[in-house]
Amino acid sequence: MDRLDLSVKRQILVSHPMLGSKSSMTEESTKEQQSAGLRNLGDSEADLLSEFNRKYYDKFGFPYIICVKETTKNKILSDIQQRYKNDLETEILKGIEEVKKIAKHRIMELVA
Ligand SMILES: NC(=O)NC1NC(=O)NC1=O
Repeated sequence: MDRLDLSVKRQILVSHPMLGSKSSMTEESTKEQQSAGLRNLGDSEADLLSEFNRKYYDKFGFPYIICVKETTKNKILSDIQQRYKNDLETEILKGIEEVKKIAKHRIMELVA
């Protein structure tokens, strides 16, 4: 994955679901987001996440991606605000690192 062009890396990120979204997503994503408490946030947390999800998407053209199995709800709410300040290339590379972690956890789950 590391050897792919930046434009292909960007395409990989585009296909990911928004964090905390109520819309439909894969069974794996639903379970991962549920386990991090992202499917039932308090009102102010949900507002903050949706505000930054939207700002992040508007700035970069793909959703904010983080491996929820390696963090906590509170860290996500602060991380999205920090990462929003980054430039496009930094976020493409960061997003790909998070996709690799998500894939690693999904593979571990399959072989466990
Ligand atoms: N947008 C985003 O980070 N999505 C995800 N992260 C994760 O660990 N599972 C997902 O579906």
